[in-house]
Amino acid sequence: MSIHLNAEKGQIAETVLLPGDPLRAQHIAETFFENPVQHNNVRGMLGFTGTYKGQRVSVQGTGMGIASSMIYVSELITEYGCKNLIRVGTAGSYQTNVHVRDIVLAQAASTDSNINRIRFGEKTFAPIADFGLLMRAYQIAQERGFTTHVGNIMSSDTFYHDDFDQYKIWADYGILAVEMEAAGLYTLAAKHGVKALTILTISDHLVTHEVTTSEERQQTFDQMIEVALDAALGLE
Ligand SMILES: O=P(O)(O)O[C@H]1O[C@H](CO)[C@@H](O)[C@H]1O
Ligand SMILES: O=c1cc[nH]c(=O)[nH]1
Repeated sequence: MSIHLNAEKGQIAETVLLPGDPLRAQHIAETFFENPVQHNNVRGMLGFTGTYKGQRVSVQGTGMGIASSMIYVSELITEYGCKNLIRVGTAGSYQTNVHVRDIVLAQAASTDSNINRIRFGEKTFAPIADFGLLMRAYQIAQERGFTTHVGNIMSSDTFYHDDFDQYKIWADYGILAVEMEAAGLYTLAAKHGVKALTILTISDHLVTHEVTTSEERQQTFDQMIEVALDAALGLE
């Protein structure tokens, strides 16, 4: 057990999918896992372990934001020995050619968070995905004909902004979409020498203002889950 997870040692697999929403964790376990067992209920942050195509795999909700998700990612790595961490989240598009329901693979994660100022002072660390996981995920998505974009994303500390147009500066530099966790995940993966990838489905659009419902966010976007699970096959 760790402070925020009440799983026994060994109860969580080396590969863990990480949605922000704990109910998406339950949906993933019930839809994709064989014999899922709930391994966590502390704070309602549900986590499950089962098998997928015969391989052990876990899913753990992380909550919203870098601060919450880094707690779970830290404990998964240091207390449970997790080695392949794949975030599966929703994001808001910054680009007109990145549409609602498209998949985005986050090759890198820019951020407005202070997490890496705390670590590196005025120097700038570039949080990046594991190249092998990224390549596998891209190949799988291509083979299945899923519309997929690969590039730099924004991990923001805030969902609501006083000035919503501030996103345009990031869009001008090619940032594809905004979410709230990947930069923390990639930084911790680098520190601990484990593999990490963030796979996102576009749930809303900052340019066109198109949105999806909360039910759709919780229950759908299964193409992204398939990509994540198949990319992790054979890693353990
Ligand atoms: O759908 P999830 O994984 O929660 O991800 C996105 O959705 C939340 C905001 O609504 C933030 O956590 C953001 O990163
Ligand atoms: O962080 C997020 C997630 C989804 N959509 C957004 O606009 N921001």
